[in-house]
Amino acid sequence: MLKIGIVGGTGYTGVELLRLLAGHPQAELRAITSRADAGTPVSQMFPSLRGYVDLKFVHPDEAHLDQCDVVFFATPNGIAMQQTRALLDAGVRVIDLAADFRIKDIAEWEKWYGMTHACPDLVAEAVYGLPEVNREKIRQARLVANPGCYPTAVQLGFIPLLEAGLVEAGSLIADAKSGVSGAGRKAEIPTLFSEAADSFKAYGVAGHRHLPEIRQGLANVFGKPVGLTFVPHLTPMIRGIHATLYGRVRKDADLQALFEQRYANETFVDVLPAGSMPETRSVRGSNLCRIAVHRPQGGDTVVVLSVIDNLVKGAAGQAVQNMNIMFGLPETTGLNVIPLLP
Ligand SMILES: NC(=O)C1=CN([C@@H]2O[C@H](COP(=O)(O)OP(=O)(O)OC[C@H]3O[C@@H](n4cnc5c(N)ncnc54)[C@H](OP(=O)(O)O)[C@@H]3O)[C@@H](O)[C@H]2O)C=CC1
Ligand SMILES: CC(=O)N[C@@H](CCC(=O)OP(=O)(O)O)C(=O)O
Repeated sequence: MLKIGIVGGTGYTGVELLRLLAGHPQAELRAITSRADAGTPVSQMFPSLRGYVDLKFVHPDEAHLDQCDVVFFATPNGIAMQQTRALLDAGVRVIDLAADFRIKDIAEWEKWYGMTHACPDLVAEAVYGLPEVNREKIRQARLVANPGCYPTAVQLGFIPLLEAGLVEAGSLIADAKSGVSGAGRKAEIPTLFSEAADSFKAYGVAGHRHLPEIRQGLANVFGKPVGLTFVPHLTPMIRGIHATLYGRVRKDADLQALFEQRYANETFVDVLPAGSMPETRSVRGSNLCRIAVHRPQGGDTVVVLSVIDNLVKGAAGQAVQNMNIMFGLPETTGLNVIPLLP
């Protein structure tokens, strides 16, 4: 059994980790932290976990995280980088759901995240945890940087086209929409029901912190820098990301076959039949990314539709997938969740 610690158990990604790990046959939850709610039973705060998680939240200082096999950080940006070195030194493997270890260029990270990085050497060591690209490196990793939610949906949609050199890499467009749980559980005016419901808006058009992360990932698979316009939107649903991706096709090819072949062995990427238009609810609660590829009117624009649950494949589910790979478990362990309907 893997002894597991979660730092930040009261946020949406933390409780989603709890939901998935409570049903994971090889996971033994040891410690779940919260500073504000230390001492509160998990099932009191999250009644859906009653009977599944028999723990109380503990303060991080009393969590004995160094006795775990793996610690997940489901904390705001800038927390994991302060604690990871001590855990690694104690032989604990770390999976960070925040962005502390995602961007290799430290100056770029500091510019977008507005803080000084505490451990650039560990950024160099960290493996970017997108299994569909980095599976072999993840197996050996002590430290995994779990990808962001938008970056997961966007990268999985563009990767086949870039790897095959079939799209003009200088003018990619990602038009992405997220549910409000993407903003976390903390109270903020833009995600109040009366602000977000029955409305729809773009944000971060001038620049969003996921832009450098997506560019870095796409450049790695393409072998050269890419040009990307990324526009996120807030949409009045709770879970889900829908990314509509556009590119200019460079040469004729069977794009449907390309996508089907690229993801043929990927359990968590489902390439839909030609003509499909995936809905976010078709992946709700599951670790799936469902993708459809279109070439409207046979023209030179390729349109890829990519949907994920931001809290699962976009966060906690992908983190559990990475844990399974790191510890040599079947990748689907604990993740065979059928999407919720309706
Ligand atoms: N929501 C989403 O869809 C996605 C989120 N992420 C990332 O995952 C991380 C967590 O997100 P989310 O669950 O939404 O966040 P929340 O803001 O909802 O939760 C944050 C959690 O971290 C704890 N925490 C806050 N500050 C500290 C600290 N200094 N030390 C220890 N614990 C702390 C909080 O508990 P307490 O203050 O009581 O200690 C709380 O449990 C973020 O970095 C986010 O960017 C990634 C992908 C998708
Ligand atoms: C709807 C919404 O606000 N989404 C968040 C992104 C999700 C997130 O938490 O960012 P990471 O994936 O980097 O952790 C935002 O745009 O800031």
